[in-house]
Amino acid sequence: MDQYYTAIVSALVMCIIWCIKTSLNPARRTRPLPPGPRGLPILGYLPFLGNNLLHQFADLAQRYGPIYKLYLGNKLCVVINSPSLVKEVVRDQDSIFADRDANIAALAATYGGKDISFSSLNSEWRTMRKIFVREVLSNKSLQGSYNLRKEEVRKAISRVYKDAGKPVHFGELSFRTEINVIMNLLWGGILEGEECERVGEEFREVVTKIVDLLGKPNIADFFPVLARFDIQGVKKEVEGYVKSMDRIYDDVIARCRKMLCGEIKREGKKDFLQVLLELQEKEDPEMPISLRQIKAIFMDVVGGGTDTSATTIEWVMANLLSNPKAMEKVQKELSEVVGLNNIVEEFHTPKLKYLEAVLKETMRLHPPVPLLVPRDPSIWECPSEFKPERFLDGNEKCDFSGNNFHYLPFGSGRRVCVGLPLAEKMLMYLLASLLHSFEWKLPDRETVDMSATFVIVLRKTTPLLAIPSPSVMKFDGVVIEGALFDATSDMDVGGGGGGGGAADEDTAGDGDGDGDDDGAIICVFLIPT
Ligand code: HEM
Repeated sequence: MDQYYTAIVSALVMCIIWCIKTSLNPARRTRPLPPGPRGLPILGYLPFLGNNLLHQFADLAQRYGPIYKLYLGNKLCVVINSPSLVKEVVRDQDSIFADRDANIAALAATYGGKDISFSSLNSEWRTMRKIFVREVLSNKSLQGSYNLRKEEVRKAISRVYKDAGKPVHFGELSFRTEINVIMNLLWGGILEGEECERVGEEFREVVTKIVDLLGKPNIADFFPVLARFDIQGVKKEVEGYVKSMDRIYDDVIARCRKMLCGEIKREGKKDFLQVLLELQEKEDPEMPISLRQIKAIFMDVVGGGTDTSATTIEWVMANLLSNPKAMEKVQKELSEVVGLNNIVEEFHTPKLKYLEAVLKETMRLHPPVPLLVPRDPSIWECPSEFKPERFLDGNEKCDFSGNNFHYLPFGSGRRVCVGLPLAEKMLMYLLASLLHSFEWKLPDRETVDMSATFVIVLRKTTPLLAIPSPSVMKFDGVVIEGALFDATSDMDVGGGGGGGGAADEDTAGDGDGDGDDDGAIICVFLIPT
């Protein structure tokens, strides 16, 4: 915190002349703006921002209405908080608002915004999004990669089984599973066994730190004139982490190039890196792609696809462990849909309507990327209560696609989360498997702490630990507790095997297109002045 205040004081001294000049700018004075809190000269509302931004913005919405402004240093920030305004921004005027104003940490983490997430709305962004959807996230690609997800989920179950009775750290377990799936999608079996585990662990440490830094208030973002001084050292720190990820990418890319040269024969479907390197070598003017872009996309997928999903799984389990009735209903549904004699397969998950409602309700109360604070009593009945039923009985259509402007866990419009189809599959599959294979309880005398810390992801402040005991299963009338958890076994008692079952909608698009009772839908746009 000291560092933060030192930075504010430095900002004061260094910006004074420049800010006076800016505030005398007639364009700024005459621009029609919505109401909002006044804040201090030069610093604006910055000194009043607390740790719980979401609740603070929600309180301001109650005072200033559906659209208000605040100055954060030199940045004008406009907050909107009604479904009709959200629609106007993410749908009707999408082409204007879909651009990004990436902060310094984000630019440092993505080779200068060369990725998909923090790229400006330009042809490079469109190309990368198109390639990613086509090669990784189309229905066909997702069905083709089912075996890979199955293998990683079974490894996770097997790991938990081996340590049954000991507390499981949900965040760690889910991150490990997600990162293994993602590494396999990106570069196939280039990293295997212990090496793959070691790299996965390195990614977990580094991604967590980068995500923290992306959400850290950095004075240089609010006073761009200070950017070159990097007073809080945020840029330097991010660059250090990027370097360690870069080493891994360079190594994997070199090995993949070797394979492409034909020194090592590869069979089967091409992985994503292979496709990208081939495109790069072809120098296709329709799909130009540079090495920096390839690494930047990896950053998006490794960063954007792991922490978000792991956090979501942790919140789902936290909600279920605090709501025994909901847990009972989930278990009952799993035994009806999957059966006690079977293993969960991905084709079961579309039939798990109650579990899906639990996931949706968790993402409403604890949106991993909080674009909204969904505690508006005019939209949600008893907004702070955990009630999965609100997503059943005719409300199933309130889906993740961003078409309901009061429910946007994956965003909306042309920048809607590109990883949504994969995220949805993995979340449902891993959750169903963990809940079907084990009964979970909290360690003795512990309760679930539901407090949240907002970085760029809404994390659980205290990691969730829970103790598994294997569910007893029968196969052909014989109790086979444990046998099903051996990931190395080929046993597939679930029927259906690796096909992936139900066809899903292609929701990805391709580039076109804690319990307080307060809040509203919040979208924040930072407008440089
Ligand atoms: C629980 C899991 C996830 C959540 C809650 C989530 C949420 C989000 C949100 C809210 C956005 C911003 C949308 C907007 O600006 O309107 C986003 C963008 C993005 N997500 Fe996800 N995401 C998840 C998983 C994933 C996965 C698994 C991947 C990759 C495999 C991924 C890759 C991306 C990318 C690349 C973008 C940038 C899209 C663009 O700007 O065009 N996400 N995500």
